[in-house]
Amino acid sequence: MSVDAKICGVSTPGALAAAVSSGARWVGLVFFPRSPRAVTVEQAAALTEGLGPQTQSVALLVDPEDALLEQVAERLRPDLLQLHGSETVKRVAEIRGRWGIPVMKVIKVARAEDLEPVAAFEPVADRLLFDAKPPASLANPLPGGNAVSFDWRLLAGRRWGRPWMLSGGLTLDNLREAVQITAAPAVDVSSGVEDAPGQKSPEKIREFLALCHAL
Ligand SMILES: O=C(O)c1ccccc1NCC(=O)[C@H](O)[C@H](O)COP(=O)(O)O
Repeated sequence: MSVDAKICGVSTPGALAAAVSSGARWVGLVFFPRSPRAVTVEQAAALTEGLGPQTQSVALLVDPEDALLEQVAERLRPDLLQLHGSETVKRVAEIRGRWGIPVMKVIKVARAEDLEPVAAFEPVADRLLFDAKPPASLANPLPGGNAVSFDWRLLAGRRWGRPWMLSGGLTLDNLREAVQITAAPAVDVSSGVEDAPGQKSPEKIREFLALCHAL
């Protein structure tokens, strides 16, 4: 078995090259100014210019306003929009309909109840991403990319009506267990392939992707 992987928070040509050459299915560009991984639309467009068909670009947005969506859609034209905020079902449907770009809605999980909204999002989202809910214990946490995992047993044996991926604190050391428990067909990683917040390690990216393909 092998799992598809998304390397999120790519902001340098070196990290992008490592992800692409090692078989990442997706690379994520973070459009959230407070993030140490943030890029501008222009930077993202330059970075992903030569991306071939094997690796798709994902624009990560948090409760985006129309003006930003317009810029991202026109200048970057990503393969997927990752909605990582508190977007409602109505807003997800609106974004998908207006910009005609597939949408991946993030479901932030800490407890079983956090999975209840999935049924409402399934009809309007093309994909789901299950990520850890930012812990209240962290001072000023980001909406994602906090290197925190959730209890993977909450997903064990569950089936979803849309393609999906798992994220939240995944590393080379816990990836196998996370996939065994959840049967995730795809995974998403950011902090786990960094040397420090925002500093992607090409070596860690290569190792992580090699394990994804060897599972
Ligand atoms: O990475 C960020 O800085 C970020 C900022 C705002 C919203 C989401 C963000 N990241 C999300 C991700 O990178 C991934 O989708 C996922 O949460 C995995 O993160 P990590 O736990 O760091 O592997």
